[in-house]
Amino acid sequence: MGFVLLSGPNYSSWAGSCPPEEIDKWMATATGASKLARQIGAAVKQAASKGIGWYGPHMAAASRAISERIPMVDLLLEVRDARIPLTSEYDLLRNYPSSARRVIVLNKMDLANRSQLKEWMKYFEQQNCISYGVNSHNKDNVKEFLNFLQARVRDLKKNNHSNDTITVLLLGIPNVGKSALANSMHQIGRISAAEKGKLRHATVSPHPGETKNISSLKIASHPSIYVLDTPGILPPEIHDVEACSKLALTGAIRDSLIGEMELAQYFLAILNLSDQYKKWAKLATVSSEVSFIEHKEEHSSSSVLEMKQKRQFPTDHTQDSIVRDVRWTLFETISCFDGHLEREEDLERLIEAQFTSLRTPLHAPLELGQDAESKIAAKLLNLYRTGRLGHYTLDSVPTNTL
Ligand SMILES: Nc1nc2c(ncn2[C@@H]2O[C@H](COP(=O)(O)OP(=O)(O)OP(=O)(O)O)[C@@H](O)[C@H]2O)c(=O)[nH]1
Repeated sequence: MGFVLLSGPNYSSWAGSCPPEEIDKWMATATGASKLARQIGAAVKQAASKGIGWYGPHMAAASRAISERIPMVDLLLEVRDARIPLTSEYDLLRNYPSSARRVIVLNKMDLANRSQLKEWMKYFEQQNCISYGVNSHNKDNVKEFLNFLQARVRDLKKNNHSNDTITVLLLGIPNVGKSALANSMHQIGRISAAEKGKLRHATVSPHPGETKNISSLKIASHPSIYVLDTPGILPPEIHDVEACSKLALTGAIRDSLIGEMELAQYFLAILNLSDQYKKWAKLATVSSEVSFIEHKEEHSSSSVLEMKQKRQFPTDHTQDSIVRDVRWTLFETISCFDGHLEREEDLERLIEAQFTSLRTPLHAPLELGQDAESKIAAKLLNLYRTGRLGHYTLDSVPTNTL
């Protein structure tokens, strides 16, 4: 199976946006943390007014090409971001009935809150949808997912003996990890060394919208299973402004459309209103132990260095001193804060104080001026997106269904 080329992108005429009237409506009613999300909405509005958005000719062409293939393939894998299981719903399948042909893959589960993920999977089960949580970067996890997929294929073949080759369509909004999952399945799947030797791979990138073509990768033999990786698609307009903010924070919409500063502030609002920071209280003891060791180090360097290494957490990102210091700074700023976080002005005040306190651990000195804030914002976003500042699920499970 070959590569199908879609028409090339034309970013200068991108137009996807949150409709301005929706943003205005939402800005009038939003409360608390959503003030930050409102600012993001305003940024999207501004970008849209300049004709810059996420939807362009390449998404429109891809959307048509994918719609044509949906009825032709054996299995549909709708890849969603496990941090936003609802917001990352794929528009082309919105009204698609629950069926044995469709699986909702909650990818990036390593970045989501574990118990919330379980709740979401329970929710999907209640909706008669098949769902599966996966981390595309984890070999064992992908192996288990391949086994699950092969079991589904066997089920499907019970009713259809004619087709020896199975095609699986990977669908999803931008940046949810479709290409990463396709590559991992191709590398781990049981196919011959010669087939792997061709080392065809899909383009993986931290930036949304990098996959421009539909490409095919073999992931299993007997029967042969091919996955078709597709470009990420978002609808031309998103009416829910909060959804725009979540999509931007998780990376489905380009940062440049919103601004890293606004996104980092939004992340801090989420962190400040969660209980995550309480888990970092134990860093107080680690900090004092490390400074005690550092003090002693001057006297007997080698043995103390060994001790210091032993004391570091073996499986935790606290091994990284910058991450540890950032966590500790965030813990201190939140736990010492005397305001009411449900009040917008107080939350803003805390975030401002946090940006100031983070200058030291993130090496962004005052002399850098405005650049210091940008540096802090970029680093904070990177730490959040790599799971080093906690695991958050931004969508809540609809309560009346559980
Ligand atoms: N932590 C984590 N990161 C992942 C996972 N899967 C993918 N990523 C990262 O997410 C980013 C986007 O992955 P891609 O595979 O390019 O996403 P895509 O859905 O193909 O993106 P488009 O080309 O926009 O459609 C990359 O930086 C990947 O390394 C995962 O399970 N966990």
